[in-house]
Amino acid sequence: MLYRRAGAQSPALRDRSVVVPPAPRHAVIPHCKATETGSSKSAPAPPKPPKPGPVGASVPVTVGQAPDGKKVVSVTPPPQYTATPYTAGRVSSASLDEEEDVLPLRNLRKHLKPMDSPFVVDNNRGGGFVGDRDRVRLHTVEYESQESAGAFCADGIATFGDEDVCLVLPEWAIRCGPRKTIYADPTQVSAAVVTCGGLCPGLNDVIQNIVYTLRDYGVPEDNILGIKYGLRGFYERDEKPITLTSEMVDGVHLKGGTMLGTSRGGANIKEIVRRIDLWGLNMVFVIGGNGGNAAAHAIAEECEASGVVCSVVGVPKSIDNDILLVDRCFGFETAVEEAQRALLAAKVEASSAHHGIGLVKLMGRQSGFIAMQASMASGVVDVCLIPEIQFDLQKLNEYVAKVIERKGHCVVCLAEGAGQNVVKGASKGGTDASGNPILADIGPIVKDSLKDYLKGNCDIKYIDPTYMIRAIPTTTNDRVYCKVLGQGAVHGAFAGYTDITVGLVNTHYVYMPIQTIIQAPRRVNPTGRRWNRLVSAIGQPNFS
Ligand SMILES: Nc1ncnc2c1ncn2[C@@H]1O[C@H](COP(=O)(O)OP(=O)(O)O)[C@@H](O)[C@H]1O
Ligand SMILES: O=P(O)(O)OC[C@H]1O[C@](O)(COP(=O)(O)O)[C@@H](O)[C@@H]1O
Repeated sequence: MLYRRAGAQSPALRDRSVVVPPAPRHAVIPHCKATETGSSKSAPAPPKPPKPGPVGASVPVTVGQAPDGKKVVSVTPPPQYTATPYTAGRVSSASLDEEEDVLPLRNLRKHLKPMDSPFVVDNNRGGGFVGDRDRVRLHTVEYESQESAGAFCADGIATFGDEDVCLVLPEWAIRCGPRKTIYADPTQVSAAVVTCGGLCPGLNDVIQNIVYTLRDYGVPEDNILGIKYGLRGFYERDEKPITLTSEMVDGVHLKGGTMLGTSRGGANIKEIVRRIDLWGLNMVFVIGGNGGNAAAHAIAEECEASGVVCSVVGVPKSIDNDILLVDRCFGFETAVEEAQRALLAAKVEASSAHHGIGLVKLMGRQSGFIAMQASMASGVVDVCLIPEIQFDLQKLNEYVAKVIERKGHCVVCLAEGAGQNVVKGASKGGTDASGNPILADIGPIVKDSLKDYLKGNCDIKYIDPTYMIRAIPTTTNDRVYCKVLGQGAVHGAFAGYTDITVGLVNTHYVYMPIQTIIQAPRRVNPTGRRWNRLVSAIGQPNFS
């Protein structure tokens, strides 16, 4: 099902067109500010401590001393609920056959035999299981009115061609994780793992954790295949699949790139499904971006059409962070960390030169998340240019000149897809093997334009760290994230799902139908809070 609707009206507002704030479910307690003891007549009365709740009473605590020597106390409101162990989480009251507002997942269960998970005996090592009907809320914010930031398109904006559309999502997504009932006998499972598209930190981590989790379920070591150099590795004669053993994947997370190799293009879906059938694969894991997930969806469709029972699971990979709904893609955080290092270097170069300009190009073909986030994180950027917002070269030049006049130097961060309006003619056009547009190189164009405008009276250091950023291993948070994604992908396959992808949404791990996330690339919202925060922080004017 394509949860998608053209037009700018927020689905949240459509569904709740007159937004009446719901009655609060819990009493709202005013926040108690630190107050001075010993009131003077003119001083406002200290806020009354709230009525004691069921547990304990409010206790004034001395937190410091005012300049006049008076004690400053803080009154902590008492907890309004009783903490009892083991009662967290609301249990659904919906009956099993009730129609639910959930992102629907395809499954192969009617073709498969259910059995107990091998972890039932020890209750998944004490960690418990995820219920099939455990859900994660997709709409986490209730807006006061249409004017509230973000209310206009609450579920997220996607761009189709030149048109911005609001996504329409149901209330819930199915929770990711291990099930008590599984739909594949681990001893009979044959699985394949493939990586496709551009590199991204974390590919090896995900491969490793898919292998470890399959082994953990009891899948024989010889039954896990690694497909070489992307999807074409399924059927190209010169690159046979390899057997992925635990030993082979040991330590691979410490290296960048992908131990399997990757490629663009060459996704002959019929040939791939022929191999899946021939090799008796019943689980295929595709680690890829919008393209790779589109391929995974096409493989699932073709499996169904040709009667091949195989669970196809995507793991969304995008260094550009351009996957719809997913809080962040694996590798993105690592990329931002590395990208801001380049920006810091640009600052050092620029500020050490007379009329220095540090110009850094970062990846981001159609989504400027890396440039935006790295600019924000670095705290040294004066201008950030992203694909989502067109700019006028003349206005940019004038502004950079002003910054140099004011502070002696300027740092500009440029996403590779920015300014495609100004490079017209410089672009050869066309697409790469996967159908992605080939862009003109905006970096040298901006560099030359600044040089011309400033009549050479500047010292420009142009830094292009793009491939260096992509090639590094994950930093710790991404490493952990990749583990959960790898495990989640395998749990999803054992649960009998197919045509799904796994990701972090609103801070919880969920399964989503692949079709939902591949409708369009996720892009920075130029009127959204994140972009607004950056331009406010760096004082960037509009260059369009
Ligand atoms: N719509 C599609 N249907 C089937 N396969 C696709 C589709 N789009 C891309 N692919 C294939 O998916 C693989 C990865 O796509 P690509 O765009 O290169 O990278 P990414 O997965 O990072 O977006 C390529 O082999 C490509 O041919
Ligand atoms: O030179 P390559 O390997 O085609 O990759 C360049 C592209 O790959 C990316 O890093 C990631 O793109 P994908 O998500 O399509 O793999 C883009 O930012 C960049 O435009």
